[in-house]
Amino acid sequence: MSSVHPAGRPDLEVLGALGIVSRETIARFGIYVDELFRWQKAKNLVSNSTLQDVWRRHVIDSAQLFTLAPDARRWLDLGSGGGAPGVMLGILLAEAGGHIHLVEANARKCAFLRHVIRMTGASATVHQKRVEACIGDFVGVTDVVTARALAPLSQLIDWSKDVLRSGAIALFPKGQDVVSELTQASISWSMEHELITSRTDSAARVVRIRSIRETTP
Ligand SMILES: C[S@@+](CC[C@H](N)C(=O)[O-])C[C@H]1O[C@@H](n2cnc3c(N)ncnc32)[C@H](O)[C@@H]1O
Repeated sequence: MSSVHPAGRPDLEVLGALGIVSRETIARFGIYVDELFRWQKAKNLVSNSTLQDVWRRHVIDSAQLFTLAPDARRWLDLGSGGGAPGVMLGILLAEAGGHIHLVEANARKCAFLRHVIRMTGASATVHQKRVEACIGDFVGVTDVVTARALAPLSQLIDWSKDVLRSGAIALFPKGQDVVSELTQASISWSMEHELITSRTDSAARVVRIRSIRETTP
């Protein structure tokens, strides 16, 4: 289990409400939190302001995505940064018997991701690449694509369009601008989608996209 540090302790009640009760999984989340704190000092991986509330802002915010597609086993996370949501999903997939691919362009962040995957036993592979250079590799072999704080919705859909057309769903966490991002995206895309209220922020939504169709030639 994670040692006690400024991030506090895991909120077992919220994790339990998400169906996450495995002591081993929660211990692995704790290792992630400890390593994030350790690396953050030198590598500046995430915004410092999020660290005091790291369990809610990073761990639980990420883990909630798993509960939205619990049967999916082949995941892809774009712009993985400091590991949210990709590493937490990889920890959950280690127990569920699945795998996640993490695409991240920044070498320093990729080094952290590889380290923390080793430390936690997350079922995940890091690709130090730009999304636009490698997204084609994941067409037809992906059940769910995720991306948090990477780009506006229209850009995320444009990047992942072939993955979505090949049968994947998308889970894109979004903040207060979600409605305007949807309006912008709907100029080019007709989407079967729903907005799910975030378990960590009542103003935030997870956009779950089941299918897309181009509206412009
Ligand atoms: C704001 S951070 C978000 C990180 C993480 N998903 C989170 O929510 O904490 C965006 C990340 O995407 C990466 N990134 C931006 N554009 C990218 C691209 N075209 N291909 C791959 N990674 C990219 C950046 O290096 C950065 O780590």
